Amino acid sequence: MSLLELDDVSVTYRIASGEVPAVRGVSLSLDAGAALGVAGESGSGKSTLAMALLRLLPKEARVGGRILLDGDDVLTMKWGRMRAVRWAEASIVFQGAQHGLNPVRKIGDQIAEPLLTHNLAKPDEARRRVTELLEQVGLPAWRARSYPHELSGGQRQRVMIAMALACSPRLIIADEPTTALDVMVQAQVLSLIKELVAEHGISLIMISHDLSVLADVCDQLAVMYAGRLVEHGPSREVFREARHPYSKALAAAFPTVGDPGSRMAPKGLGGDPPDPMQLPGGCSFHPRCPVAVDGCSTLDVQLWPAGPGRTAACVHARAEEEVS
Ligand SMILES: Nc1ncnc2c1ncn2[C@@H]1O[C@H](COP(=O)(O)OP(=O)(O)OP(=O)(O)O)[C@@H](O)[C@H]1O
Repeated sequence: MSLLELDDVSVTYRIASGEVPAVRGVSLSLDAGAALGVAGESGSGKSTLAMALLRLLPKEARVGGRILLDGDDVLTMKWGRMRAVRWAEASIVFQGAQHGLNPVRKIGDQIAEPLLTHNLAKPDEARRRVTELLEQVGLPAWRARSYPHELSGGQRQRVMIAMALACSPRLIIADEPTTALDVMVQAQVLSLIKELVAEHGISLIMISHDLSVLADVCDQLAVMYAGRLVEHGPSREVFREARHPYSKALAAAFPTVGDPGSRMAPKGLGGDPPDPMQLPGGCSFHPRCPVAVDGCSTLDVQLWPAGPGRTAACVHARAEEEVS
């Protein structure tokens, strides 16, 4: 059985001027020990989806569908159980999260906190575990006595990763974990995440707009556009030979795997993502699509098979698949 299964998940924010459909009918699954990358431009719904997984969305958000973690639906879980799931079974590392560390508390106390809060360790054991966790993320044990301002941005992000690992979760959700860091430090933190996931058999969902980073770290890639999944499949294949024109443009924007410094303008992709409150008819990507045909503005696009273990929501991908 999959560790995580998303079945037709939708998230709508209710705001004064109407409803914002941020995530629309996403279905995905993640096996234990596997790593899934979720890519897409700003506003495509990646963070909303990540927050929905642990019910961390603000109250104006309405979530539909099913999110099964080990067979248990997160969306209908009692709050007590939900609190235990957070940290202990699944934890999240946010974008720029290192800025969220408490400036007046020592690093070690902050790493120990989830262990103590969830009664997973006595104070002595928690101290030992902090030392172990600091070592795992490449920081010396004495750093437990430091305050956040004494660490660099990359070191603080390592602390956040140690916190996420503290309760030995089975799933880590990393939302743009390296965005706020400079290029060299990004590469170090990414290889740390890769190593930890492989060593401890933890499942990973990593979110980024950079397809090359995701292709390097993850086995599977899911590409989102305007709240929908538009392509899904083995990451290297999606990166090297995307079947959806939007994924192709994203891959062209970040052409080199493992080199977050190599950034180019998206090829053949002008304009901006649509306003979610005024989505175009048919395929939401058609106004920007370099290969759109007449039917794209009216057709009900779905994720169609696009090669072994692959799906893409594009008429061209479907046509190619039918020919082959
Ligand atoms: N609290 C909120 N109220 C209303 N709309 C929201 C709220 N949070 C997010 N949105 C909208 O939902 C859509 C998806 O946003 P989300 O932050 O999930 O995208 P994203 O792909 O993670 O973007 P980024 O990479 O910039 O974080 C956007 O149109 C955004 O404006």
